[in-house]
Amino acid sequence: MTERFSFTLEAADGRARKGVISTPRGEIRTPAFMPVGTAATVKAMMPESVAATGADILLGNTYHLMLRPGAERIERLGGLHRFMNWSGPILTDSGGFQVMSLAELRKLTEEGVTFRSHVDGSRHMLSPETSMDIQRQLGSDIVMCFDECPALPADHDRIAESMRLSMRWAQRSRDAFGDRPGHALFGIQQGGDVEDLRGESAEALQEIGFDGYAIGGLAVGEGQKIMFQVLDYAPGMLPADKPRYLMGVGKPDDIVGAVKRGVDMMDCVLPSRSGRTGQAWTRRGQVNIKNARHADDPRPLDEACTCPACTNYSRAYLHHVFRSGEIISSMLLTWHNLHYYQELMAEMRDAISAGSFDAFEADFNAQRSAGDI
Ligand SMILES: CNc1nc2cc(C(=O)NN)ccc2[nH]1
Ligand SMILES: [Zn+2]
Repeated sequence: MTERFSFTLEAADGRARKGVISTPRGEIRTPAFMPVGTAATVKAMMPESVAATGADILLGNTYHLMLRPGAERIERLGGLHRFMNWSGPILTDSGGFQVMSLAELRKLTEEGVTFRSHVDGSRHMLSPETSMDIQRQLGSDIVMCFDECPALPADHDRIAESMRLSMRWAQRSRDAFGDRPGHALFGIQQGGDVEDLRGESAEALQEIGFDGYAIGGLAVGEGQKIMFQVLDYAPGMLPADKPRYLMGVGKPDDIVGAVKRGVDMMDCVLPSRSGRTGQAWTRRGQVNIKNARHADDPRPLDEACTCPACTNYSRAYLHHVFRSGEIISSMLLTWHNLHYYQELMAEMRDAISAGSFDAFEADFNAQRSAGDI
């Protein structure tokens, strides 16, 4: 067990990288997918089940936890790991993205953002300094800078102005974070889909110096084509010896394309959120289990999957419990989706070690049918 935070690169295949992030609470195998535990729970999953899927690290949301149950309360109760019974590493985002997409009556100034809670209308403020304090109270292992994430499409000047504010906030985040051995602070590159702004942001962040670098401002409606165009240059602008974290991504094919382009960490609500709506992701494509054609199907979701849902239940059963709104439906589909995402990450880590990522990608694309299976 290490008292420091460190990143070791183990192999590369093209721009794809395989490595390990060491933290006092355990190691993170990269490329890594982080399940989202927004309100101190990965919805419909016990923490031990999340661990059983192969996840090394979870994501928590500062915005949600500060509103309910409150960061002070979680701190008094021993911190987020104890509170939610997850002893492994936790990354918390800074609240910047959620406050812009969820809060009401927001007011953005150089100082930060004042807003009313979407839960009870109470007034709050987030700034680089308060976000660092909250993330410290939560006790997360990887802390994210407080920044602003503009929705796309946006014009060049709007993207530039927002990115430069975020860079000033990155410096304030760094200053407020202080010296916390064993804890990491990640900067977030902004700049939309504008290459020179992404470059300016990467240089500003490296000048400040961070333990890892996120690529923010993507998966905000730009579509996969533009996202991949940005990922064709953005990761390479960031230090090669530090983890690169692509925020909010994504569908399985987004994830394969991002790892191919040098991304080491990702998070997304898709596997858990879509699991609760009956959407299963498999190596052969998607299954919408609510579709009537599954009502009598004795086969599992995926014959090749070893998760509890595929090992012990038929599509007919999953169809039934979804149609009748049984709680186990969310549990089983979420478990399957998170298991599949972790399988995908493990297969990519193995492929990078073996120098066979191109063959992996070709097989990944060949197996998937566009429609429902
Ligand atoms: C689901 N898409 C998505 N894009 C994100 C961007 C950010 C960001 O730039 N934060 N500073 C955070 C979470 C995101 N989730
Ligand atoms: Zn399964």
